[in-house]
Amino acid sequence: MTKPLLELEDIRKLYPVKKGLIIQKEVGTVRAVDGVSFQLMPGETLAVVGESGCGKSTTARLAMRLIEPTSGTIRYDGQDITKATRQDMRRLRRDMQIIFQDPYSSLNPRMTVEEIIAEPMVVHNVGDRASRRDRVRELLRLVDLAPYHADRYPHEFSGGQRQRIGIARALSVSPRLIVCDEPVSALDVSIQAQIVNLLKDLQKEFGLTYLFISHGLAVVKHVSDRVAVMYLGQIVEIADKKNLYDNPRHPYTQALLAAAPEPDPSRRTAMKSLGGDLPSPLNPPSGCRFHTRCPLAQERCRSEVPALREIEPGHRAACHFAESVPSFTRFRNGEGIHPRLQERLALYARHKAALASVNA
Ligand SMILES: Nc1ncnc2c1ncn2[C@@H]1O[C@H](COP(=O)(O)OP(=O)(O)OP(=O)(O)O)[C@@H](O)[C@H]1O
Repeated sequence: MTKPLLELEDIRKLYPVKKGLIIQKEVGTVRAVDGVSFQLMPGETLAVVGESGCGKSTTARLAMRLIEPTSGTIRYDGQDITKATRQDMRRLRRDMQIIFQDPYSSLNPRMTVEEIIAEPMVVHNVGDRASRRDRVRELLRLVDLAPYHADRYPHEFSGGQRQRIGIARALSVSPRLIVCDEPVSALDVSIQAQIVNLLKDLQKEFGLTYLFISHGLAVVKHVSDRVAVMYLGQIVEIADKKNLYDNPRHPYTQALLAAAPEPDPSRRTAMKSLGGDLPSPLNPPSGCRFHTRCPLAQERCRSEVPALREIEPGHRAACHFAESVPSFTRFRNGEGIHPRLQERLALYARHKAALASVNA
């Protein structure tokens, strides 16, 4: 059996919040990432999706150990890298590269494109000056830019072209894993598809593995093999692409899907996107963290934390009612529940009452 290239096990990243001018006192903890686990297989694309502040970028940085986890284990190619030394990590980082969201701020304006793309090779001591020069031109061709672009500066390029330069830089040291941190969010919609297609072509050609961070499900539909949906620092649903889009089991995933623009008008739902603000990770709600915004929430959801459990092979969801949420259920303007779900909830309530009397 193939082993995962990257594995996160119960990873947490907590930030203490301090107050006070002279004597600082800890007044709380931001639970940026709170018990995240997943495996990423070689050649696979796992998308991590969620609203702003849900912990996607922190997860991406933890995966590469650009920041230290508070607890949990990170394995790369079977090796526990949670406590790897700086030197070990330096060596490993040649294998794992990152593409950033903002192609404007992630390229040094004082460097030529050649210097930018060659930088990881210089850092990791790959080749000599002449071979790096050739490699930069080869990489430019790979990302559909012209070799003469090597002597230019980032400001001479459009957003899409700059992102191509960022991709060439990531590819320069032949990594196996690339963390794509919202690589198309800052680009025009017309350009987004080109960059996504380029990433897919490169993956096919070089057998790359992607951890693809995005705030919307529409973007990752064509690039991902599996999708993990995050809410307030936790994964609430994870499944292969087909299951997640056709048969979402978590009300939050359904809400995200409904919020995503659907090009086919016959498939558009009447469901409105989620109301209410995202609660703070400083003081997350009790029980199911989503209960404050979930139109399906019941009493149990306020107190009992739902486990991320397997609903069907390879499909896990953290909702007490994941099995009974009909796949076509859509919240209608935030009111009312689908009649079938209502029936099942009533059944569950009867069972619960019966159980309570048996155990009384
Ligand atoms: N260094 C830090 N100190 C304190 N809190 C932090 C720090 N970094 C992130 N956070 C908090 O952790 C939470 C998750 O942040 P993160 O950037 O991972 O979210 P995100 O889903 O990537 O959001 P975005 O799409 O806006 O980048 C947020 O509430 C954020 O304010």
